[in-house]
Amino acid sequence: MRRPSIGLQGARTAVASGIVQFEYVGLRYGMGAEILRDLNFSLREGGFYFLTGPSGAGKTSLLKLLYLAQSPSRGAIRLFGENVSSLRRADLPALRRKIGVVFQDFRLAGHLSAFDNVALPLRIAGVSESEIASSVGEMLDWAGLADRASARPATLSGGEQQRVAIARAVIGRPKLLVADEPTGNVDPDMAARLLGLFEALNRIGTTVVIATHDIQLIARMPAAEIMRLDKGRLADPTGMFRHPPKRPGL
Ligand SMILES: Nc1ncnc2c1ncn2[C@@H]1O[C@H](COP(=O)(O)OP(=O)(O)OP(=O)(O)O)[C@@H](O)[C@H]1O
Repeated sequence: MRRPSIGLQGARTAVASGIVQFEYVGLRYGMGAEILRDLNFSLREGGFYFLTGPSGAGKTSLLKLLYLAQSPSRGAIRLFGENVSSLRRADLPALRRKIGVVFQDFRLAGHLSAFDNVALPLRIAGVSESEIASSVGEMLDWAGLADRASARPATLSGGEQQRVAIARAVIGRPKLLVADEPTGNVDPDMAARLLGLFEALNRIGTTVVIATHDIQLIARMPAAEIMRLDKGRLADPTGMFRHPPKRPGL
């Protein structure tokens, strides 16, 4: 089976600059206690990161901050060099288009076929239908979904829906890929195959952040950096993440 062209072109274009920067970021929902606290880190453009930690540690919440579905209660977040809290509402869609997201609950469009779900980001970007036909076909083939192209999400298994969600997130070659437990519903062989897709995307410069409990998946990528969340804080035993020398304003 041919690998999607995503992984075959282009050398690694990573630049050692911060594509994501968090400074003293905290998050609370409503009037509740802070569930994320004092997050200070910087993600390298072209880096590959796993986000781990026990259930309830705040992984999904941190990812939501990354893909702009949630605003921090305090602190500053810079994405692609822009301070997200000072962005105008009108600027958000363009920023969001640079981010591919694999949601834990897939969030596929129920009225669209698998093919049309995967094609969505390309259609929004104005790609020609002939190009869409070939790249979506290739991607579905790679994900083992060639014979499910015309199926609606409700008729797909959980693992098939997850693969459609991943294909949709990677097809537009986002600058940042954020995936929440992307291999939770597939067998180890398919998990390895999907990881290969994330690696291919990473090789052409995409920064990848994957939240997962899957130790085997992490073990397959020894070069990846690990971010561990515990009770809303990032453990940083190796010192690999930058900590600003002092609090802003002090
Ligand atoms: N929309 C919300 N409103 C209120 N509290 C929330 C909301 N979303 C998450 N929480 C709470 O925030 C905390 C962190 O949840 P989050 O889903 O980010 O953790 P997680 O590490 O992703 O967990 P899991 O591994 O089980 O998916 C939990 O205590 C959760 O109950």
